[in-house]
Amino acid sequence: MIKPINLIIDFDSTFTRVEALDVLAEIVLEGDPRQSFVLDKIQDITNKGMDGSLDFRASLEQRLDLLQADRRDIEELAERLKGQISRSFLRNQEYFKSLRESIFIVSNGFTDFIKPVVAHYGLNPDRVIANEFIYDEAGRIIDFNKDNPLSRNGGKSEVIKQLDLKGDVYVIGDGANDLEIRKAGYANKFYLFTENVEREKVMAEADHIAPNLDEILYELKMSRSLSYPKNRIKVLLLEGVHPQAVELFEKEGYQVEYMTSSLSEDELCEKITDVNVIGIRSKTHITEKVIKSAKRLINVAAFCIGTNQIDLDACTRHGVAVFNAPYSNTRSVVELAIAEIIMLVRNLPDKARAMHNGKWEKSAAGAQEVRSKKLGIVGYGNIGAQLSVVAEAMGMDVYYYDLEEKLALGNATKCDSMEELLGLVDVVTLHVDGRPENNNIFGAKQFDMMKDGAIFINLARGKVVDVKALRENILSGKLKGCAVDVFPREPKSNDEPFESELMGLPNTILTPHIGGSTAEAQENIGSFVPNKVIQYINTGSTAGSVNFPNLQLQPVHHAHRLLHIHHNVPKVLAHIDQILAKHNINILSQYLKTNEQIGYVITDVDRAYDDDLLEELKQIEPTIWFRVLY
Ligand SMILES: NC(=O)C1=CN([C@@H]2O[C@H](COP(=O)(O)OP(=O)(O)OC[C@H]3O[C@@H](n4cnc5c(N)ncnc54)[C@H](O)[C@@H]3O)[C@@H](O)[C@H]2O)C=CC1
Ligand SMILES: O=C(O)CCC(=O)C(=O)O
Repeated sequence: MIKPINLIIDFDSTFTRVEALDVLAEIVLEGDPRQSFVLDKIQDITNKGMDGSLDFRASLEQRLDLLQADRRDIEELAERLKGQISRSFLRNQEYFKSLRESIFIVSNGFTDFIKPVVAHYGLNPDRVIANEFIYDEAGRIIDFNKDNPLSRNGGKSEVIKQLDLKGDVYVIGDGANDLEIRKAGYANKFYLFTENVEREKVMAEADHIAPNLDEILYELKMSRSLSYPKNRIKVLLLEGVHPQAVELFEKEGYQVEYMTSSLSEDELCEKITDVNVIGIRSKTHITEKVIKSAKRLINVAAFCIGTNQIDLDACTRHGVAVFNAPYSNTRSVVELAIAEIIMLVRNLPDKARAMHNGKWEKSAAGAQEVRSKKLGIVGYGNIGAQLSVVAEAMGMDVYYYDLEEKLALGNATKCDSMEELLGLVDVVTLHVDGRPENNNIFGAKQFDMMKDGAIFINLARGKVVDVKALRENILSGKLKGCAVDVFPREPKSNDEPFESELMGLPNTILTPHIGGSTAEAQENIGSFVPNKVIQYINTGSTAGSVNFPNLQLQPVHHAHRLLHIHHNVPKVLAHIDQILAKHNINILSQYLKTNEQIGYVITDVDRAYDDDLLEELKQIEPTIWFRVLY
């Protein structure tokens, strides 16, 4: 036989977000010049009463003396408290109504305002146990019932003892008076509820610290509005992503660990085992081994454009959705490219170095304008195309080559091959992506094809270029200069030394992969990527994912959303629907989208599901991952 469960729930700062007597003070003292002084005093007395450092009855007497309230104030208080019910209680309201006969609200507050609030929420007001005010004929509060055990210290345990409850008893509250029930031996567990306040003194002795009600229901294996409490979602952010990301994830209630460097594959395998979301930039490699070590991973968040550092195929096969920030640093890379073109055409790196060495080299030799020079862009994607427009505005003559058919912007000229472009232009700049096929696409042969005295820029990926060949072409004077921002081997953090064959070469600008490192770009990325991840976790929406079929969805209310990710084979949708029909579950809406590897089905259903249904859905043969949102 299943044992009955009794939930004993505190009212102030647990069921509601606030302390009722603080709100009463605001009502009574509205417009009174002493308001803030009296409010501070009341809050101080409340806290002392709650953490156990002041006798409870004394704290009650002192507060009521200060307040001088009447019956109308109490009615107004109840109205205001109806709008102050704790968020996670509101989220779980429907389920809690079904538990009404298992719940007692036990409070050192007053039935006069607690009962209307509890009834408004849908619980049974007869199961409220609390203090009672005594009024005079004019309706003024003159005292409280001193015979009520809840008006003194230890009152809550006395009340629970008298109830003589059958089955398990769980206490949910924020103060020492709730803990006392457990200490007196009348409860199986005390859950310290910290959604509204955190009382340090009580923390050490609580059985479980619960930042919200979902956490408690999850722990008790009871039904809840969120299949997985948000406070259990672990986010690991590497490579010093913008602090905005930490703020956004923490605001959602996730646990965030922040690191400024990247991690090696082995370090990451160890660290990632229980992580749900990993945030990286370009240096951290998410390999299949890493994905396999990550038992709970749902998202890779790339705080950058390039995703070549991520094994997208492995992520897809393991049901991990990857999001990046496709446009957020485009402009920054374009501006760096423009700056470098001008600097190199004017031979500025050498001129500046000479000045630092005390040499005054005033001469026009080797210095030119960029106006009317020919710029060759390899890779006419977001960056390449934007660079084309800005360079043309400076009077450059733009040529481009892309693997794919790309329409020319402005007066740019399309080339049919990279070779054709190389022989035509004065400046070659690479903006291809980092797919493996692009490794070493630029080497001795391609440098040979360039015009003598041309300039070379790589802001794309280090492995695209044969660095040794670049060095030889600079030293031989075939190239006038170069700018390189990306390297085949880059330090993991700013504490590691940098080494490259390009160091010390003439008219050579070396930068530490900072093409996208501007305040504007990082701030954009810092909010764009977390918002994508949060949207996916909250609604299942995959809009903008680089490896999942893209589905844009709104949250649903009064329904349950089931997410099913499976290998893309026929008949999975039919199988899902058969199982739902067998369990008499009505489908409110359903979406399916596939790509070559996977299918993604989102089903909104109108009825509470049970564990058997979930198990059957998980057992569908090609299932990669099954998740219930709410
Ligand atoms: N240095 C830095 O800090 C940054 C570097 N990047 C790099 O720049 C790359 C490009 O960025 P977006 O323009 O936003 O990407 P994108 O995907 O919009 O454009 C890449 C273009 O290159 C073309 N392409 C690929 N391989 C090619 C080849 N072998 N020959 C000719 N065309 C080829 C593609 O068809 C595509 O049009 C990123 O993938 C990333 O690796 C991006 C941002 C910052
Ligand atoms: O800023 C970064 O760490 C990486 C920039 C980059 O290469 C990209 O966005 O692809």
